[in-house]
Amino acid sequence: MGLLVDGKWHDKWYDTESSGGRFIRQSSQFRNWVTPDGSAGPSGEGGFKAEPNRYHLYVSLACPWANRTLIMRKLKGLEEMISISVVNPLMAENGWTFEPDEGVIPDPIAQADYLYEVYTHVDPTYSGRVTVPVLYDLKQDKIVNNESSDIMRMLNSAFDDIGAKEGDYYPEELRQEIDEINDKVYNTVNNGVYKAGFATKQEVYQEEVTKLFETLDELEERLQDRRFLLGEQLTEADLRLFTTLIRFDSVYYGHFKCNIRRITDYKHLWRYTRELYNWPGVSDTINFKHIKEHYYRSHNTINPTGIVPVGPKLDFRLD
Ligand SMILES: N[C@@H](CCC(=O)N[C@@H](CS)C(=O)NCC(=O)O)C(=O)O
Repeated sequence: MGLLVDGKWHDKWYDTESSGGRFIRQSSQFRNWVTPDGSAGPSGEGGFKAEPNRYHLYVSLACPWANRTLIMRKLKGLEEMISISVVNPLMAENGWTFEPDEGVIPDPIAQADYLYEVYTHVDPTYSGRVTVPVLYDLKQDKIVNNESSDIMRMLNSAFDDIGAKEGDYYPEELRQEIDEINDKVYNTVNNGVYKAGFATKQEVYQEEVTKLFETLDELEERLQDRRFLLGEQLTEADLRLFTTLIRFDSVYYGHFKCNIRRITDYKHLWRYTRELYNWPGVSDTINFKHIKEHYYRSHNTINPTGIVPVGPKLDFRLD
């Protein structure tokens, strides 16, 4: 675990000392957009036209943020058009690596051993954390974007004229409601589990875990009479919530101490999780071995022995 400072790798755990025991996530730095005609998107610069075989996606199968982009790539049928690399689940002193192992797909660009080399390849003086997902432009040798919520949106629509599958997961008329849900789910659930899990002060942990379960209780109520968060239609808000829910009982409940209730204890949230897991293509993007190995083995301040628990046994079948 570490970060780049002026292009040099430093092995360093998150600093919670200076923030009163709180984990504060850094903002992503590459924020350009792939668009149908190469014009600039909502942020960053232009020059990234949607073309087949031009873009490459770096992911970890463990990571909930990367998982969102993989699901969108799958739902939009972009597997042939956008290639991927998969990092090793263990994130240790060199951060994410391409150390060969089951499910790892090496880096075709710089034949990198470490993901940070991909960052320094495009910016030799990069300073910041080296995160997945990363969307890479093979034509210009540039990182387009390393923010999962942006990448999801580009995959949702930028490739529509060149053969992406039908389906709009961020429809115009639902945007306001989707944005509101995303905001709450991001702060208290997606990032909430990390804020609870990485807290180094009791009161911070308690505060975060309380907020997390308040939102889960609200979502349970919301899903009482709705199939998905916005009703009958599957949207990006569901995909964003799902990648946290699917990891919850296996990792966040134990490893991050988010253990007031399990997802399986919630009637509607559990039905919803199973329904999304069984949505065509989604389960292909889920790898519990990578998920469990990553968290339990990489965070040695939380789990010093690195022992990976055997359970829980989950049954995702729909009744
Ligand atoms: N805001 C980013 C967050 C991505 C992120 O934090 N990914 C984690 C893996 S789950 C990572 O690569 N962490 C490495 C680090 O923080 O050094 C996004 O949504 O794309």
